Amino acid sequence: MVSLETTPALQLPVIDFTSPNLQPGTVEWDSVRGDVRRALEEYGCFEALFDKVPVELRKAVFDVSEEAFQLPLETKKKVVSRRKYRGYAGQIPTLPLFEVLGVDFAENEAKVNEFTHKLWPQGNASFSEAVMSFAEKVSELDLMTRRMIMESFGVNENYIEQHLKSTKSLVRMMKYQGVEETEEEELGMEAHTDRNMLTILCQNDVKDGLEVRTSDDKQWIKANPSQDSSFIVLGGATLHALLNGRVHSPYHRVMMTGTETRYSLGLFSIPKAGHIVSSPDELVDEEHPRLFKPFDHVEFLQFYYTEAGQRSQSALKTYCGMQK
Ligand SMILES: O=C(O)CCC(=O)C(=O)O
Ligand SMILES: [Fe+2]
Repeated sequence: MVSLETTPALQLPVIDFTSPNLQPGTVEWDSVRGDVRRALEEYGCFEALFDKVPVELRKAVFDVSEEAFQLPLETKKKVVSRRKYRGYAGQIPTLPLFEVLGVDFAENEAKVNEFTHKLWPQGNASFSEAVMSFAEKVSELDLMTRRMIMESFGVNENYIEQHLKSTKSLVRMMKYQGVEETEEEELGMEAHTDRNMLTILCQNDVKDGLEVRTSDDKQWIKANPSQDSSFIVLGGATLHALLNGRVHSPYHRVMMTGTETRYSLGLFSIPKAGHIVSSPDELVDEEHPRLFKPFDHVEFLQFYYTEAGQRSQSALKTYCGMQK
């Protein structure tokens, strides 16, 4: 007889950040902090319920992102960057469904306006404003998460303060063309780990697509947000290194199924150039020897794009791992 039993699909932990009293030192804070620690240790990822981004703002950013992707290719190419996925990228032979526009230094009005003016020489205030407000609001979740995970390991306040000031924000807008009805599933974005500190993602009405690999590498978890106020928070390789390997940085990918176009938005916190990423002493002891030499993130990225960096299973380990 065929067994009808199926293993229930794995789900990401869901963590509620909507308590009005979520301030350091409160009971609510300590409880969420424990959840964040467990989720980042086990999955390197969680779904956050976070209501500080008004529905209108979410809609406004998706609207301006659609507007930007509709510009002629010639115009979009004006913001092509040397760096992968900052500026414009698309028509990638291995990822034909995918296009991206990345606005670097999204907290800096002059830089955002400069980007906007390249796309719309006559200006487009709605675009700049939407990108900046989105970055500002979502950064609150990024900063809370990073403060919580560091506090949970007993890192001193001075280090935490310095650390939180050491990053800048990149807002990335992504578009994935829907697939033909005859196709079953197509790759939208290849499996990868992020190289930054923390990534916070949300998507439009097409909720499915993002998949996160379990830390034992055995399964893909569908990271479909359960609510409109949800964001998916992912630990990057730099957070993994900074916390001396104590949190996971998961592989993730996008698989496209339906015919509808999927848009997603990401806020990436990235160490500023010249800032040295070095694990705090509180995370290093006999049981947890230092795993990475202190490194400059910009120099690491330069290595990452070399042939050796691209070939490497863990570019960060090859670049600055203590044990080779
Ligand atoms: O579009 C998504 O949901 C995933 C994007 C992603 O993984 C990335 O930009 O690094
Ligand atoms: Fe990613």
